[in-house]
Amino acid sequence: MRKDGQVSNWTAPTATTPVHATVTLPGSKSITNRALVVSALAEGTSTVTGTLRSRDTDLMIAALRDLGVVIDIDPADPTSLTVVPAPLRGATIDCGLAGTVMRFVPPLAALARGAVAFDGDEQARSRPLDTILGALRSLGAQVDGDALPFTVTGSGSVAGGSVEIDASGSSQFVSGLMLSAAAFDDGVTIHHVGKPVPSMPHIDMTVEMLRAAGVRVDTPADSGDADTWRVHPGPIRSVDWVVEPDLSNATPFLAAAAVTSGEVRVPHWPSTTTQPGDAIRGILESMGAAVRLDDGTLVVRGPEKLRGIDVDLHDVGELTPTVAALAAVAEGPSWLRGIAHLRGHETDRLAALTTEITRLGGTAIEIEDGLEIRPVPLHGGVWHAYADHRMATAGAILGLVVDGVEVDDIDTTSKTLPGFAALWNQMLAGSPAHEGSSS
Ligand SMILES: O=C(O)C1=C[C@@H](OP(=O)(O)O)[C@@H](O)[C@H](O)C1
Ligand SMILES: C=C(OP(=O)(O)O)C(=O)O
Repeated sequence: MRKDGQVSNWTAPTATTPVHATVTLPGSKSITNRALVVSALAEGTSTVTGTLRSRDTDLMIAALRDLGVVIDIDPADPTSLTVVPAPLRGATIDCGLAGTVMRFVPPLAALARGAVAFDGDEQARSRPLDTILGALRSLGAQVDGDALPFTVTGSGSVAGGSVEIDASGSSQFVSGLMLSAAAFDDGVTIHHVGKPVPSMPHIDMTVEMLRAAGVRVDTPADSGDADTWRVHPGPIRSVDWVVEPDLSNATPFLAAAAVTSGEVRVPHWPSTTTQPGDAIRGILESMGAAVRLDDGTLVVRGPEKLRGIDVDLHDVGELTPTVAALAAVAEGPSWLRGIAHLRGHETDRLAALTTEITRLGGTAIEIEDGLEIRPVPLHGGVWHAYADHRMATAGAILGLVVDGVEVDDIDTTSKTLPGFAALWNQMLAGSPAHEGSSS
């Protein structure tokens, strides 16, 4: 961002030699924002360490504080938080462009006493919300509006019960309802009807974290009821949460090894995780990279030439911009499928990727549920980010191997990874790159 507030283009650095680096990533957005919501409803004080501090998570902290929750930030370590629940009150919530704030906070707000007004970025007003707001209404909450801006007026309790929803547009409708449901009088039983729910690992993450807080949850696997999740009413225990590194944010750095025949190492890679970013291992292998977990460090070595891929990303849609960038410089065509719901992400990611790859001379077309990408030599040009952090990082990946790529708004990466450009430069300098340090 320039001093006059205007956004200036960022010239993506090219890699003149294969990238060799170790990159340490900050905490997961999805785990951080779940830990904060669950802690806000707990019986006592919780702590969250390894917290991601970024626009999306700071908006969540601000939202919960506005609702009355006390959140202390350790001055010596801003990633260490203490969360002290309190009676929830009326508030004004800024969702920014954060799906986790606009979908996870309304059910919590329904438990407040008073009116809670929600708004967000202009672009956030077109993100789908009617499903979860309609569900909340049918569970006994007073909700005015079907999209941002809207208001939830709470009376201190929510009846809860059973609700049927079509969650094919976003797993966050299911996660959002589940995260606060133990505090509803009757809990919640969610039955999904419609096309398959995307991003199932994120629902697994919700279930796992609720269970860690002592909440009783029945999944379709437990009950045998397909597409049905039940959260029983009951107390939520305090937890000392330790947040894993954000594996989706690791993917552009791993991609740097893949496109330059280099080697990138990401330490603290969890041996088991519900984060969808873990799926990058199999994807990179299918494209020809050598991938190994070496004592908790993920090591990716890029091949001489990447192969195209035919892959269903329905469960891991977050990875699409990274995989699309890889596909655009691979050998042979790629098909990225199962991701129609990405049209409702930060921007319409299928349209954005198609437009931007084409702008650089590539061949990308939208298919009904995804993208078809046929690599041809690319040329420089301005890559538009559309306020989407993952579009911005996809432009950075391409810039490594295509001269003259400029990303129009690299600072939009602060949604989940502030300091991305510095971290990227450090990676290219070959030194161990750590989040938060300046270039
Ligand atoms: O619950 C979460 O933390 C998320 C769920 C997914 O949303 P969708 O199911 O809408 O894709 C994912 O894409 C998003 O980045 C984070
Ligand atoms: C879809 C994403 O974010 P959100 O949580 O805003 O939905 C994302 O981070 O890729």
